Amino acid sequence: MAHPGERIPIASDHAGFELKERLRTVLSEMGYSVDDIGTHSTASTDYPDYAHPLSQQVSDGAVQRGVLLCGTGLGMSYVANRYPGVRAAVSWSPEIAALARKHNDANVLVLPARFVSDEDAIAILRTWLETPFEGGRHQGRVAKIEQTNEHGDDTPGSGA
Ligand SMILES: O=C[C@H](O)[C@H](O)[C@H](O)COP(=O)(O)O
Repeated sequence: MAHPGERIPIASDHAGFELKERLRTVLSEMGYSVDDIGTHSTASTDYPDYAHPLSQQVSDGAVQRGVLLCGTGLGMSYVANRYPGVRAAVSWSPEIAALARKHNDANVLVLPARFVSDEDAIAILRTWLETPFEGGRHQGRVAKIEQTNEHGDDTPGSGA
């Protein structure tokens, strides 16, 4: 699963900034070409400003996958999962990250920076990068995520 030279965008808000800096180095050392979308300091900022551009790249197919960080991981995941084709998984352990790949084919890793140690975050990142999607029974389930509802509308609940 590791693709040396693959471009991987990474982005955080202020809460994830310091961990992002650490993971940027880890990714570079692993041979990835890291695209740092920001933020670039611990000054307070708004997570959607960073989640939107990264998620757009994954949704467009410009990149295969990306990494987001904020305090809980929740705000970043809310934004990312609004984009077609984006499956963003908040992961707080290597086991969750492995299942997010094996069962859900997660293409965005979201880290809750205020709730994981640097060492755990590195282990989570490595697991997510290196674990393949299992396919099989999970293939159809993942495909159903993007399915339209009975109203022919792709926004679940709308039109009801
Ligand atoms: O989901 C949102 C994130 O956890 C943010 O990182 C968090 O809300 C930032 O909080 P604060 O502005 O209090 O640093």
